[in-house]
Order: sequence, then C-alpha cells, then structure tokens
Amino acid sequence: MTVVDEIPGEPSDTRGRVAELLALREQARRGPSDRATEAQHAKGKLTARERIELLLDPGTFKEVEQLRRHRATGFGLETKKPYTDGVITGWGTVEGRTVFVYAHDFRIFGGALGEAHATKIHKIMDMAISAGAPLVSLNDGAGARIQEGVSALAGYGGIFQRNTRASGVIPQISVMLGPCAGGAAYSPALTDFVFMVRETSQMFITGPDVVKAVTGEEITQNGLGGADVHAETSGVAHFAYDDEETCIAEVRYLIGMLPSNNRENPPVVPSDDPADRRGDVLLDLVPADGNRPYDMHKVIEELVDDGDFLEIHERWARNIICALARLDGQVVGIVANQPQALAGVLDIEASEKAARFVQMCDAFNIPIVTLLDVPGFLPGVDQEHGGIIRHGAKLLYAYCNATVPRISLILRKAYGGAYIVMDSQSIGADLTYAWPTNEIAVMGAEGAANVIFRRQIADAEDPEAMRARMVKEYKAELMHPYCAAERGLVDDVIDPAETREVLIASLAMLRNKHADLPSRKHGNPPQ
Ligand SMILES: CC(C)(COP(=O)(O)OP(=O)(O)OC[C@H]1O[C@@H](n2cnc3c(N)ncnc32)[C@H](O)[C@@H]1OP(=O)(O)O)[C@@H](O)C(=O)NCCC(=O)NCCSC(=O)CC(=O)O
Repeated sequence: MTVVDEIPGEPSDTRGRVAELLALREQARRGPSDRATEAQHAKGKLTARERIELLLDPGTFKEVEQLRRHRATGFGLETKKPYTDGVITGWGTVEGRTVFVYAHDFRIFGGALGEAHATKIHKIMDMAISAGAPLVSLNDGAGARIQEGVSALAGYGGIFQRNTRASGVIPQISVMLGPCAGGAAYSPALTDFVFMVRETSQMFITGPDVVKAVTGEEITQNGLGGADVHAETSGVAHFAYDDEETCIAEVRYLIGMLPSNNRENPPVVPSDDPADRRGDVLLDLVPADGNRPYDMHKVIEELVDDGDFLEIHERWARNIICALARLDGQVVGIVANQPQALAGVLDIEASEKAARFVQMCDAFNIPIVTLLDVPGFLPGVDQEHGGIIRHGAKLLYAYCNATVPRISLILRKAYGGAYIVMDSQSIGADLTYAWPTNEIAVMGAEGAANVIFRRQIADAEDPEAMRARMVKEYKAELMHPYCAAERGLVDDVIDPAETREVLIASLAMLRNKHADLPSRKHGNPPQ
C-alpha cells in the first residue's frame, strides 16, 4: 500500500484537498479491517478507540499524529504501512480536566511497538509532562515489534526514561487490557497505578513457552500473569476488574482524586456529609480487648465523607489498608492496619505496599491519615531471610521523607518498632491522637512480663499467679494512652465518636503546611 494509492484522484482545489484529508482520516480512524475489529471483540476486548471514548468526556479527544506511518523495511513491512502505526495518541478531558492518553491498537501488528509507534508515545509523554496533566496508557500490545529489532528496543528505552522522569511530576496510570509481554510490562511497573482486567489481560517478562523451556514449569498465560495473580500475589497490579467498562470507569474515578501534577492540590468536592458528624458507632465497632479482631474498613467507612473510599491494592497484603477518600471534601490518603488479617501485623508485603502509597501521596500533595492498631512486625525465619529489615525500612523512609500534612491516630495497640514506623510523632507526624483504648508499649504485656520479670516468676511459689500479677501490674503502669499523653507523645486523647471532627479540624489547620527537605540530588532509599 502506498500513499498515492490511497489519495483519490488529483484534487484541484481546497475543497478537494479537504475531501482527501477527510478520506485519509477516516481510513486511519477505521483501522485495518472489519475482520480485525470483529476478532478483537470476539476476544472480549474493545478497540483502542472504543476504550478512549470510555475514558474521556464525550467528544473531547484530540488525536496527535493520526497519519503517522513507519518507515521500516524488510520482512514485508514496506508494503504494510498502516496509519497510526498501531498506537493512538492524544488528549481530552476527564470531568473537564485535561488528561493525555495513548492506546495500543492490537489490530495493527498485535499492538507491537516499532520505532514510529514508540516516538509517538514519547511525544505524547513529553506533552503530558509539559502541560502538567495525567497520562493514561491503555495497553494491549505484544511487546517489541520483532521485525524492527533494535529500533523497537530503543523505543522502549525512551518510554522508560520518560516514565521515570515523569514520576512524582504527573500521575501516570497504566491500564492493562491485553497480553503485555517483555518490554510492554516494564513501563507499567514504573507508573503510579496499574489496572488489569480478568481473563483478557496478562503481564509477564517471558511467556509460558519460554518458562517451560527454561524451568520446565507448565502454566497458562493467566496462571502466570493474569489480573488475579498480579492483584493478589505479586502486587504488580493495584486494581483488577471483570470487564473493561468497569475498569475504565474506575480509572476516571481515580483521576478525580488526584491533582493534575505535583504543583497542584487534589480536586476538592464539596460534601453534604457534616464535618462534625459524630461516630458513636465506633464505640462498639472497635473492641477494647486488643486481641479481638474487627474490620478496619468499617472504621474508615464511618470516618470519611459519605462512607466512600477507593482502596488501592485491595487484595494484596490485606493486613494493611491503603485508600484514597475525602474528609470534608479534601482528598486524603489513609493507611490503616487491618486487625482482621494477620492481626494487622506489619510484614514484608504490607511494608512495601504502604511505603509506595505514602510516597505517592507525598508526591501528589495528598495529606496522610494513619490509623494504627498494630501488634508489631511479623517474627519468623521467612520474614528475616526475606529482608523484613530493608522492606520495613522502606515504610520508615517513606514516612520520614513525607512533607505533606501527616496525622496519626492510635485506636488500640501500637507496639515496638511498628509503632515508630507507622507515623509516630518522633518520625515527624504533625499531629498524633489516641483513643482511650490505646496501648503504646515496647511489646504486649505477656511478652514484656516474661522478659523483665523472668526471675521473679521463676522463683515464685506459684509462677503462674506471679506471672498474672506482673502482667496486670505492667498493664496498669504502662498500657494506656496517658503515659504517652503525659510525655506529649500524643497531642490528645480523644473520644472515638469525635474522630471525624478532630481529623477534619486538624487537616484544615495543616492546609498550608510547607516543609523543605535538605538540598540533595536525591536520597538513597532502601530497596
Ligand atoms: C501477544 C500474543 C500473546 C497475542 O496472541 P494472539 O493469538 O492474540 O494474536 P496473534 O499471535 O495472532 O498476533 C496478532 C498479530 O500480531 C503480530 N505480532 C504478535 N507479536 C508481535 C511482535 N512482537 N512483533 C510484531 N508482530 C507481532 C502477529 O504476527 C499477528 O499478526 P497478523 O495479524 O499479521 O497475523 C502473541 O502474539 C505473542 O506471544 N507474541 C509475541 C510476544 C513477544 O514475545 N514479544 C516480544 C517481547 S520481548 C520485548 O519486548 C523485549 C524484552 O523485554 O526482552
């Protein structure tokens, strides 16, 4: 196919030229063939343009480089030069705010990335960075375009470099809507959020065939890198949905919670939910007995505007909850231990999950509210050998580095290192509150008594009675909020029913907080 073949006749005037342009545009818009579109639909997938229509406000999409074609030769490429080169790029709006987008067109070379395709993506990324607006990638591509060899690989490099440069400057959201292998999987890993759709999207560095050849393991594409695997086991995906429509609707919802760039604050949505609404239900929701589990989701629901929150990494590392929500219309990031999963302990995965979330909130001017009910870090050989020290340090580092408003509330227990890590006053929380059920201590009473009263217990006539007495004494002496309150380590002990009002008043006070870190190229965070 040549350009000349496609231009009808010899247009002699401007109207003729415009007709020619419209014909070319229509050809680019339609894509390769109806058969290819039917094949895409038959796989349960939408086309790139249908996806863009779902993502953006109706009629707002402005396409860039629609008439771009590759100039590669060899392997028959010189006769196959489709417009767009397999990726549709441009911008539009989501709820009236500018958003940039690129979408692989699987109908063209399986959405595989060649040189022209890559440079289109580079351009749209540069535009998004310059304009200070979020970038959404709708991924459905087979990785590097094999026929273009090293040029395709270099094209990926340019994307990765821009992803990294844009990190913390504009929100970057990757939506996985097809098989994404090799190079196609690295870019999403560099972005802020990864969305996947069950059954139709996969991410892996090497596919099942290579895995079988190298390790002998037999596995399906979904078993290796499907949405559930990445949302529950690897943590690569933040969100997983059953269909593309729901997935893209949730992307729009997320964008509504984020600022356009790191120089703006997140959008405020006025709320009818009264700022001083009491939460008496909290008095029964959280048992005073520190060993009894409860669902922290219900606490969050009670505190935030209209009970509405968006949980990130909902099914990975469930012992910690990370969510975006609004308090009196202002977006906040909530980090909360979940006593219902592994007693809310901090382990390797929970530390990694929360560290990335805290970092994201800090980058995008989202105040952080931390709800503590944590028995400590998870002991065990697996955890130690897996590097709990450096993974736990990631969370510590993220909090210590965060300059956004930070408020922490200790609901019940807060023991040892986990207490310090979860945004204690000593690592820079702006305000710390405690409920009367709070217990801040180096460790739980039983463990503490066994260590510090070991001799008295061993020498006693009735060791068990002595142990019980010592535990009781330790609890009475240390395990209540007033030790911390007396030392100024919590700013106030509050009635749980007043928590929403206290948080909202504290956030209002901190709205104009400004803090600078020491001048440096960048820190060297634990990895
Ligand atoms: C992505 C797939 C699972 C999709 O399978 P499907 O059965 O749905 O579709 P399909 O195989 O018919 O492919 C659709 C069309 O896309 C073409 N096609 C597929 N992969 C291509 C590629 N990488 N480069 C160029 N064209 C490619 C096919 O030839 C076909 O063209 P036509 O329609 O003309 O017949 C499979 O195509 C696949 O495994 N592709 C190879 C993936 C890969 O190894 N990529 C390189 C990664 S390495 C990399 O990126 C760098 C690195 O990290 O090392």
